[in-house]
Amino acid sequence: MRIPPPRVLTVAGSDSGGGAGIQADLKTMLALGTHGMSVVTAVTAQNSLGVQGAWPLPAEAVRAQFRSVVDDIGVEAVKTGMLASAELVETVAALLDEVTAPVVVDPVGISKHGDALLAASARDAVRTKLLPAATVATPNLDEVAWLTGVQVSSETGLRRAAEAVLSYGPRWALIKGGHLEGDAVDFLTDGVEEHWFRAPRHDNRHTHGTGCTLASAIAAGLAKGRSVPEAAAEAKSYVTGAIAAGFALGAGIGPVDHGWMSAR
Ligand SMILES: Nc1ncnc2c1ncn2[C@@H]1O[C@H](COP(=O)(O)OP(=O)(O)OP(=O)(O)O)[C@@H](O)[C@H]1O
Ligand SMILES: Cc1ncc(COP(=O)(O)O)c(N)n1
Repeated sequence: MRIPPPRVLTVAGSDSGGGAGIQADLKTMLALGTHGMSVVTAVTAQNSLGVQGAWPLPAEAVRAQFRSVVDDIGVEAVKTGMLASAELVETVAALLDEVTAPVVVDPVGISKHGDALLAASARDAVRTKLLPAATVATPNLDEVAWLTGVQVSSETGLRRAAEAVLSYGPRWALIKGGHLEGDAVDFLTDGVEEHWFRAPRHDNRHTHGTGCTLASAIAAGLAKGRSVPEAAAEAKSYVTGAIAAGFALGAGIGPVDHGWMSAR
């Protein structure tokens, strides 16, 4: 009988268009040789043009999904994405306390199109409950500014951003410089070690789902037993390939290609 693949759980919102959220997470987990599982926190009506609607689930439904997975199947790593409200941030943070698996927190705030995916009132809960539960937090620069007040407009500011994020308690901070100009540079630190991940910027507008994909790829690596820097390096290679292969779907921003490593 086949040895089961490592088990990875995403706690995130559903993207009906299939490019970001739960759908991106599960595709990434499959592509990287793991078994993906999901706790849906919110349902979004979403496509290449934006988010047309979002419906958070009751906290009870989130707790029930989490316990169904953890009590029977078990998890080797968890990733969190869109959590929608302060109540769900607090609910998920409390659930994370029940498991010992490493946790990748992608503090999703707004979509590429500027649609709010997290209530402004959730900031304190993210700072004081969710970030302390993270093995790795993966904010982009807008999320860094929202969470810490630190504004970064060039590569040299990434270290300052990471220090500010680490002050809220995650073990590692991976600051994504994807929104800067020039190479796509990310900076990872635990306050002692420093790792820079640099990739050529692909001039491809079809980048829907980049952040979800990177965070899920890190979680897949951690589930396979990699260290945080190893998992982040592999995740960076995977997301870079997926962005290079991103394709047009719909009239707006198409998805990255999660299947870029397999022959079609
Ligand atoms: N055009 C690009 N070419 C290459 N890499 C990119 C590009 N844009 C972003 N990246 C990389 O993609 C990853 C995700 O970064 P990004 O800053 O896009 O995250 P995000 O803003 O959270 O994503 P999203 O916009 O999906 O929420 C990072 O590793 C970043 O460096
Ligand atoms: C459910 C959900 N989760 C996360 C994102 C962020 O992804 P992006 O910024 O690429 O739109 C999204 N659009 N939808």
